[in-house]
Amino acid sequence: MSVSLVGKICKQTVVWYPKIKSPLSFAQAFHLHVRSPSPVKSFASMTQQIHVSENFFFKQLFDRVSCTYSYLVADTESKEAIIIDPVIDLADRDAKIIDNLGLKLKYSVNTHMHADHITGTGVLKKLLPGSQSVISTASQALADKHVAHGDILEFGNHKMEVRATPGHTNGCVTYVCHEQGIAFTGDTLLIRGCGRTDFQEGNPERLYDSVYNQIFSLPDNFRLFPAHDYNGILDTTVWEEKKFNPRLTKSKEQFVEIMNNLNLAYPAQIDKALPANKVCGLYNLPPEMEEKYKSVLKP
Ligand SMILES: N[C@@H](CCC(=O)N[C@@H](CSS)C(=O)NCC(=O)O)C(=O)O
Repeated sequence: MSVSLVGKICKQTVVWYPKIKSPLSFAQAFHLHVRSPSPVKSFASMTQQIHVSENFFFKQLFDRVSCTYSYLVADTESKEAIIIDPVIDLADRDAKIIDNLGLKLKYSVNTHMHADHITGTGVLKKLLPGSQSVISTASQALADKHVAHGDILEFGNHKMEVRATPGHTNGCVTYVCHEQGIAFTGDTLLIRGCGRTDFQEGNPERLYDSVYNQIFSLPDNFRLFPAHDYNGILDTTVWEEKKFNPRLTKSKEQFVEIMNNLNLAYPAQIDKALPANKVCGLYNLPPEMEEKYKSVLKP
């Protein structure tokens, strides 16, 4: 953006600032140009790391088959832990890690009712007795604990806020740890993408509003961790997605048009995943999962 000198008013140098189509004092223009978000300023805010608290533990886990990320967060003082979006096939891996680290699993939570894999939350509560499975009330799925917009999940001294972010499904939520500057966006916001809206209760307008109102409203340097990435990228930031997301940098109308024409193949496991996930991955399991976890799933 260029500013041009237009003259002097009351001995003050006045410049024309095109962004607000009005003459401004040099000081005002300098403030707007240098202090307000410009590419350089935004880049700086993006890289300003929010330091995680010393007693906050974080681990990102990956399932190579469904390209799902699960996240383990814990309070290292009290040892209370939460796992986000575990996958049933890897529930034994996750239970072992939690056990090795000496953590006590409090909640295994879902960001939504997944369509591409079976949740590990049901099996984990059996493998690690004392823990509870969690999903949103709006998902209409069974779990030990149901959460809604504004609820807080506590683990030791740490807190995770529940934000309703419907659009990919009705029950999608994003979990935000404000103190650590991180959010777990599930399938609502993916890295340079977003969750599809062509099945379950998919609705592109709702998804657009959810992203803008609940995720893009977080500080630019908040790190975002999605439930999937198909390109080997681990995380992103609010700033990056506001700037570079090829779908969400468009108007709502253009976004709806894009989403209605993605023409993606249905997830290969959808017919197995949905019935099992409605009951928290505890029942209606495919035979191979019944077999794998028969010792813990026996009534
Ligand atoms: N090929 C995968 C499914 C890929 C897919 O559809 N991913 C979903 C999230 S899991 S329901 C999605 O929303 N993708 C958005 C996109 O733009 O890719 C499989 O067969 O499981």
